[in-house]
Amino acid sequence: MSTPPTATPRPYSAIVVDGTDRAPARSMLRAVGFTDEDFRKPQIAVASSPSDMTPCNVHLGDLSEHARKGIAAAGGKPVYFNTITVTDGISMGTQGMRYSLVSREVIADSIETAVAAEGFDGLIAIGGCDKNMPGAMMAIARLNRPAVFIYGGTILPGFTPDDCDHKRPLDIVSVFEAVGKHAKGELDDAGLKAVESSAIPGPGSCGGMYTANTMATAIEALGLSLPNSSAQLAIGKEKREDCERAGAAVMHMLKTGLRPRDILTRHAFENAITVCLALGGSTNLILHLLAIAHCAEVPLTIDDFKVIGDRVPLLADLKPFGKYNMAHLVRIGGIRPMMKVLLDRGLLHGECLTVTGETIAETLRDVQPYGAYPAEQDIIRPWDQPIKKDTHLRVLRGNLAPTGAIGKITGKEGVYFKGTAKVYEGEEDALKGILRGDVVKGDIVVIRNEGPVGGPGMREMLSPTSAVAGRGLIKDVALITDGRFSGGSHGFDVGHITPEAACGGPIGIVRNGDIIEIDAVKNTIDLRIPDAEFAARMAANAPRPPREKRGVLAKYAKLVASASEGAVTDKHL
Ligand SMILES: CC(C)(O)[C@@H](O)C(=O)O
Ligand SMILES: [Mg+2]
Repeated sequence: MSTPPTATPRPYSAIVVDGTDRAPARSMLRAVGFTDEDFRKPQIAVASSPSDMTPCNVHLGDLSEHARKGIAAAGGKPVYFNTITVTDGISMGTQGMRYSLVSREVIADSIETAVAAEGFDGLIAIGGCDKNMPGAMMAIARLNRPAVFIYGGTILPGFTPDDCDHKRPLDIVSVFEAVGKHAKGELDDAGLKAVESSAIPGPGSCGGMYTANTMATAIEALGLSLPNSSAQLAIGKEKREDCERAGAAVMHMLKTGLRPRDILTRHAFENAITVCLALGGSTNLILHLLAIAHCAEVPLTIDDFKVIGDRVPLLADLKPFGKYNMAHLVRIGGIRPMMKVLLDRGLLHGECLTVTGETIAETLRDVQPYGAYPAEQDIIRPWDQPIKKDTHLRVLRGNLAPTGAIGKITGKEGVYFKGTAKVYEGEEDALKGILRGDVVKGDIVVIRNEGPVGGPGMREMLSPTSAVAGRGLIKDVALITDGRFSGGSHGFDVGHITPEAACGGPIGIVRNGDIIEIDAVKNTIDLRIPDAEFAARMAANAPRPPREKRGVLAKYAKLVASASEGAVTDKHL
């Protein structure tokens, strides 16, 4: 059988299904439901990650059905496959969390593999939990076939039964912090159980401006998801409509020749950084955007975040450091009016394209800036009353981090900290120490051997930062690490310290009682010991032998680039 040409190009699937010699491939596909007519349609993959494992992904099977419907309605042939997810909210604080950042690579590799192997002409990727999103975006950037990303949507806040007026919205971070309060004796067993049982009321990604909501926002600002799709609830008809509309967008890209790398330009990355910084996004933004840019072959460095951060005020009063959840922002109108403010102020590149084929400025043409929000709202601050006049994500350097570190410093706990090192060789030890009461006012908790190579896997230090908060020390203690932070961490926190301890970085020479100075205005982080002492300790500071010899963690430790390079695994091949 030979298939007649159709109006919509089929650049990849035609190679797989056209011509007499491709009968075996067609035969296989007939068995999964293809008809003669389907062979004349472009094949669009739906790559999703539904799972019973976590509320972030539990509803993605349902959403993918709507995405498939949208593709079919637009004249494409949807083909569904799944990839994995792992969830930080569950793995956090365990050895399992070492696989978290690794899963980003597994997801990217698996989507790239399935799409390229099967000859799909385009794809829709659906993600819910933190690493699903950058993982999918890395695959989209590598493949450069027409693609739209769909975010699974944010969770609703939870409330304990005694909070009848809904005054204390809870989410997963509330539970982490409740553990610290429990250790301090401020919350009894029943209180902890009430928080644990109420905080997560159903499907959706962790509710604050944590990593999932940060990355969803970044992807919309990059132009790779549909306008107004990131500030959306997981449950609700808007999310289902978003899924159905994605099919038309991907088919339109196919017809017009618009490709992800036409959208993922240097200016698009600057837009994503700008929007996420104004909203108070997670430190993981830096790691993940560096990785996506690497896959799109766009030059981007940590220093670009500093340059942009100097001109972008922190406007949103969102958790973890603020009052509100993403669901509250959804209710007042989402991120689009704030994007319009940024555009009007000259902080967004309006000419950047989106998957709709329209530019960012065109998609915002009917959006009113502040006026679109209800007058009484206090989630998005007025331009002249920001929470901080420049970014909370600080790119720091100094003798402790010669190739960079990332601070998450909103100013609520000050912008300068000089303190005494209390050193822990890993997260578990640090958590025990903090919960035991070993850490006191004026301490800088140093958690090392948690970098991409050392962990391996660069775990998120949410349990220790939440324990500091829960014990009421958030203004009195700083925490630094060669690991990373959850989007839920807040306080005076510096992570991504590079080079990491496992690679012989100076964080490895810090001793209990040393003085460390962090200046988030000058963007410095330094160990205050005499130069000769510093040099002597460095001379004896050898890289650590690998912790794992087999399996994915061993492979990862061998390949992974530093956190300052996005911790990608194909940079130094
Ligand atoms: C568990 C969380 C809050 O989702 C975290 O992993 C994050 O990075 O935001
Ligand atoms: Mg996370």
